[in-house]
Parts: sequence; C-alpha cells; structure tokens
Amino acid sequence: MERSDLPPDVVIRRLPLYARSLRYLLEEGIHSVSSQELGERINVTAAQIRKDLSYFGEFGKQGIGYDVEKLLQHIERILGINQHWPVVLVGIGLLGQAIARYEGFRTEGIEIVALFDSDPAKIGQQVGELVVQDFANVRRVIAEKHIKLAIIAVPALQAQRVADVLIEAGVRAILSYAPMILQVPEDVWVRYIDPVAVLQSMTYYLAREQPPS
Ligand SMILES: NC(=O)c1ccc[n+]([C@@H]2O[C@H](COP(=O)([O-])OP(=O)(O)OC[C@H]3O[C@@H](n4cnc5c(N)ncnc54)[C@H](O)[C@@H]3O)[C@@H](O)[C@H]2O)c1
Repeated sequence: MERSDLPPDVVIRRLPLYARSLRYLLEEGIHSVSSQELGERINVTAAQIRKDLSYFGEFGKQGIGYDVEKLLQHIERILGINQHWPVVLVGIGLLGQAIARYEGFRTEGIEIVALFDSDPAKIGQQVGELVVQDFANVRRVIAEKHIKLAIIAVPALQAQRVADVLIEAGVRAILSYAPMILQVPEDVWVRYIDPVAVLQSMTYYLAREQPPS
C-alpha cells in the first residue's frame, strides 16, 4: 500500500477504542450491534464508524448491523493485536512500577517482558512477575527477543538518551511517559502520555467556564 493510500492516523487511533467496546459488548452477551449503538458507546457518529471501517473492507449488513465477534476479529487483525507483542519497560520508579504491575496490557495482546533501570538499588528487585535488569543489558535483550516496542518512564532529561539506545537496538515504536519531545528517525513512532499537558488543556476551559467548541 502506498503511504498516501493508508488510512489516516486518526482512524487507526480509533480502532483500539472500537475493539475495546466490542469486547465489552461480548462480555455483556451482545452479539450484534448497529453502527448507531456502537457510536453512542464511544461518542462517534454512526457515519464516522462506517467511514472508518470502509478503509478496510465491507463489514456488517444493511439493517442487521455488525456481528460483534467477527468485527472484533477483523479489527484485531488490522491492528496486529491478534499477535503477541513483547515490550520492554525502561525506568522502574514510581510510575514504572505501576505500569509493570498493570494487568490491562496482556489482555490486549501486549506483554511487558523485561524491566530495565540504571539505578543499582533497583537492579535485581522483583516487580510483579519480573526482575529489574541493568539498562546496560537492554540491547542484548531487545535483539534476543526481537522486540519492537518500548515504554519509557525515566525522568524527562534522560528520555532522549534512553530512546536513542532503544532505537539503535531495534525498537520501532515508543510510548513515552516522560514530558519531553523525542527526536527519532522517520521510521520510528512515538506516542506520549502527558497527564499534565492534558489537564492544562482543560484548565483553559475551566478558567473561562465554557466548554470546548
Ligand atoms: N509519577 C507520575 O505520576 C507521573 C505521571 C506522568 C508522567 N510521569 C513522568 O514519568 C517519568 C517517570 O516518573 P516517576 O515518577 O516514575 O520518576 P522516578 O524518578 O520515580 O523514576 C524514574 C526511574 O528512571 C530511572 N532512570 C533514570 N535514568 C535512567 C536511564 N538513563 N536509564 C534507565 N533508567 C533510568 C531511575 O533510576 C528511576 O528508577 C518522568 O518523566 C515523569 O515526569 C510521571
């Protein structure tokens, strides 16, 4: 597929939300859903859902709606989460320890398989089911386990240095909790979790007592 033919990134970012909603529907014992009902659950219009899914083929039947299980399988395949994705986590401080213990990744095809820190006091500690390893060994582990995904939870000023090492070792996608924009090659994806910036984007509206348009 040419780069220009690829679905827009905002569509790709909505797919995990569709998948999660479909999983909840299955848990509720619901096996068929209209685009209207699915849209209401994730604050997206029915037309938007149909348009998003049309990038990937024909789903659902007019008047009958979507078969929840089949649509979920399709979306999981599109996202590649029907495969197992091993992830390394770097920075096992306050936040890193919570991430390492979070069960929610595994149910979605993603597994944190190794923890790294550079602090000798942290190396060797057990966190959840894993033992913290020396960051000096990260290259070897990434190569051995063919790891493409990493989570960074180190202080902001350490994040670039850590990202450089991970990328050199073969990592192609990084989720960073560090409040620092990373410089990466074109074929590497970075996404940020930045609760402070998100809260500040809401304080703008709170200060004016008016909702976003
Ligand atoms: N704690 C939170 O609630 C929170 C929320 C949002 C974002 N963040 C961001 O997440 C990051 C981590 O926050 P935290 O509170 O866990 O910090 P922390 O200081 O408790 O932990 C950071 C960890 O990174 C390790 N580290 C430092 N440099 C390293 C390097 N070069 N290689 C490997 N490991 C290294 C440290 O030894 C430490 O264990 C920070 O960038 C912070 O701004 C934290």
